[in-house]
Amino acid sequence: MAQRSQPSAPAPQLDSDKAAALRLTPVSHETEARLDRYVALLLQWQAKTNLISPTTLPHLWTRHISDSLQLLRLAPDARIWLDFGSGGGFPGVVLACAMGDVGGHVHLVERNAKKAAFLREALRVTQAPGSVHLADIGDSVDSFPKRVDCITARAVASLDIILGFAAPHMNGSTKALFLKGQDVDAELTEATKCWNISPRLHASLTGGQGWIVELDKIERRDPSADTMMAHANDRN
Ligand SMILES: C[S@@+](CC[C@H](N)C(=O)[O-])C[C@H]1O[C@@H](n2cnc3c(N)ncnc32)[C@H](O)[C@@H]1O
Repeated sequence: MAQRSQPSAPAPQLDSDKAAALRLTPVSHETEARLDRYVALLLQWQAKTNLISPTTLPHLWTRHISDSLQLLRLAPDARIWLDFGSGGGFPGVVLACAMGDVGGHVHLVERNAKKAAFLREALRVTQAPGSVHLADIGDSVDSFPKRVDCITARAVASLDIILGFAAPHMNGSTKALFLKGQDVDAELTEATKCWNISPRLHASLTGGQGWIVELDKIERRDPSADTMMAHANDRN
């Protein structure tokens, strides 16, 4: 028998999930209105394009929107944001909805043309301040903003790879906030083989096994320094 796709999440459950999300990560009425328009569009597109895992739909507000909004409290003064691999808009479009209150701007980088089209439509219907770059994160550095206050990425690549993407955009005051899952310790161990970083880890407000990795500096390790250290240890 042919498989049939199920209709999207029932509205009553989304209502209670929205209330829980806004208790966790409160926003202004204006931002809430932008988020409502974004959610309506996402549910419409989700029927034909897989923007988020269908199993997470009943918890869209807590699982995805609060997860994105919680970054604001870690970078309250950030106005220019750069979000790598925005996909269906997390955290980038959600942050753009919030930036509408304070005159900020979010740059969304996405290499999948269909998702980039969705992101453009999301910015249009919400009137949230942002730009979509249909690009590979690693290839299109020139089209990105010259000054970035905060770099974000969620579920895009392992930490060592994300650090390589972010490093060229870090200046003295840029912050990086990467949303990670339960493997964060293993990813940090792997990443510190190639990068000098001093991460601060924040447990996700949305519970589960999520973590936010906060970084103020990302520097590639000097492999020759490691070799010199190894030789020094050999001599001791
Ligand atoms: C698993 S999805 C996550 C999307 C979103 N950040 C979220 O948390 O829901 C990863 C997204 O990153 C995009 N992506 C992965 N590598 C990329 C790259 N090198 N350049 C641009 N986009 C990339 C993919 O096309 C995909 O849309």
